[in-house]
Amino acid sequence: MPVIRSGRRLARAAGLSIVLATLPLGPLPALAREMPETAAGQAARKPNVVILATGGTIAGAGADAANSATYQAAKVPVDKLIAAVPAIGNVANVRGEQVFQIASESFTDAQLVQLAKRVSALLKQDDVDGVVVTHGTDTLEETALFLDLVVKSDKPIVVVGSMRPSTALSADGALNLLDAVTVAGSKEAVGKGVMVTMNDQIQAGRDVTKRVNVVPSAFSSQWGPLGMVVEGKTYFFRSSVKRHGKSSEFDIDQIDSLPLVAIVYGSGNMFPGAYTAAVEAGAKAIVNAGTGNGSVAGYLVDTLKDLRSKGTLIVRSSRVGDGIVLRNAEQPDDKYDWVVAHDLNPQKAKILTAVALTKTNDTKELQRIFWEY
Ligand SMILES: NC(=O)C[C@H](N)C(=O)O
Repeated sequence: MPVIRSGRRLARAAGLSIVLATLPLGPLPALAREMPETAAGQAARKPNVVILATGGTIAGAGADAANSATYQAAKVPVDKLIAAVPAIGNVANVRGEQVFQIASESFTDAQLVQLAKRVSALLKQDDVDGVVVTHGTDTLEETALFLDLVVKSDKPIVVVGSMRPSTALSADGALNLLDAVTVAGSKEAVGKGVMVTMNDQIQAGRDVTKRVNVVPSAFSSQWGPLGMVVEGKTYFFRSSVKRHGKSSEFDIDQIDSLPLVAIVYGSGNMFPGAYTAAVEAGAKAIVNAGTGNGSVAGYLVDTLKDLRSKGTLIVRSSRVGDGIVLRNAEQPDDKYDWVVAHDLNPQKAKILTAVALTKTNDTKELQRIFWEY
């Protein structure tokens, strides 16, 4: 509309009141947008992002700036986290809720369910555009996958943590949090599934895993990041083809608890009691974090076959972490009625198994779920 454009130039050059008098009625609303914006107008234009804080190192505090590994996690409340990063106010209207204040290694399934229900409820609100979950990094990858599977929304969900407490030299939490809010409020992030912003990168919550225990570049994925956040702008280069969010068949509104799933870590010189004790403790499924291709020691095969025949689900994953575990490679899964975890590492396979078991314990269905999610 050329009239509007010339009107804008005139408005800037000559002052709004003169231009108003010389233009026809049509362009008035466009000119109104050129007037200096009020604070309320600016706030209305920015996305609304809710930050759900759960603790972790991002809320940690150490005694000294040299303490990057010795500190106490889960100390700083959410309002202080937000106040420490004033730039957040430039990208979104944020408000915080303290859901838990724990280190992420202490997360239980009950807390996972509670958190996901809160995320789901918030994203149903018209006045919420995205949610950020601040989280410890140790089990961040499990929570990210869980939310990816069970929150039926396309609005952005970003899980974020830090490797260093805010009191440490080169603390990484402030930028990670700013990036998380930026992604949660960005239109490009809609429909991309749960994301994780660490170390300037945007990772898929499904794929990302913590690979190093002490540096800000701790998180990566064998399939690569989705993109980056640079100077407050999101750049996406790929997206996951796996089912998540709205296209998921799982819905946290229908899930109130998760069945117990155990992981048994593979090595040389194993013993059957590691598996049978898990079942005695109530495990409905065992993820075998097997060696190599998810292999099982010959002297353990009868134990696992026996547990399967009595109803325990056996899922073969690999302690290697990367790669994919194929059906009937290493072990005859069809014959033993076992399931393979595809590309999911043991801790992620545990989450998908627990979620899948809320709907079915049919092994064909479970295997389909492992291919699709
Ligand atoms: N960097 C961290 O957040 C580690 C901490 N143990 C946690 O997961 O809560």
